[in-house]
Amino acid sequence: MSKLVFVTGNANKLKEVQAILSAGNQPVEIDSKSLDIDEIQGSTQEVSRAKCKRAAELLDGPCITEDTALCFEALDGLPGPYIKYFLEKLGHDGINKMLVGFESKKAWALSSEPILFEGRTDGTIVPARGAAKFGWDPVFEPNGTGLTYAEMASEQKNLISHRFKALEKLRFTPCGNTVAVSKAEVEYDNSFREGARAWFTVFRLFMAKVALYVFL
Ligand SMILES: O=c1[nH]c(=O)c2ncn([C@@H]3O[C@H](COP(=O)(O)OP(=O)(O)OP(=O)(O)O)[C@@H](O)[C@H]3O)c2[nH]1
Ligand SMILES: [Mg+2]
Repeated sequence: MSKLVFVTGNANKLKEVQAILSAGNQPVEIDSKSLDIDEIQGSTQEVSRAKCKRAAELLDGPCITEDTALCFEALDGLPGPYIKYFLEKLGHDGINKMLVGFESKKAWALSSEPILFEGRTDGTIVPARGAAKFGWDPVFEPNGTGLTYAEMASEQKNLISHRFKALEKLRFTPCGNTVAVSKAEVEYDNSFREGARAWFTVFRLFMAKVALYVFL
């Protein structure tokens, strides 16, 4: 059976996805492919779907991609999928400064992959703590942990992270060429303001190169 191909240019993501999927009762093996894919402007879901579709076209086969958003409650969900560029320009301190003057520092990290699997972890934006090895890990403190992602051992982060939650859904999803539309998106819309979140969208190309989005 062929392995699932995960397309990403981000070594940290790849490491976490491999660690999460290779663990547990039903390990999933993945191959990785680093491709430079232009990301469109749009909502996290739109960015994620377009990224996966493009990756599948470039590979000429099935693959998964992930798009991550870090959303601030005070900014009505922004920066969302644009967090990468905010982080590059502003750094951790700048991200904290963006929320000066706002009462709410709440945020959610959201990860999307085509099939769309969503994992959400709520937390708070805090001054940076922990090693600055991966993006905004030092400024995101998941609720109830007292630690930022960056202060956690990778095993701890990988048990509570937005990415873990989305990949757990992927792990237990049977592959098949059926399109299922479920209430996941509705739940997402309804809960959009509640916290930080990450989506994974997994895009699969099925028989006859027909591209199907499967929302689970
Ligand atoms: O501290 C972090 N903890 C995480 O758990 C995490 N997951 C993603 N990110 C960062 O958020 C932006 C999303 O951009 P993104 O989803 O387009 O990723 P990317 O462009 O780096 O890779 P890819 O698109 O090739 O997969 C990028 O700056 C990523 O580095 C994280 N930062
Ligand atoms: Mg990207």
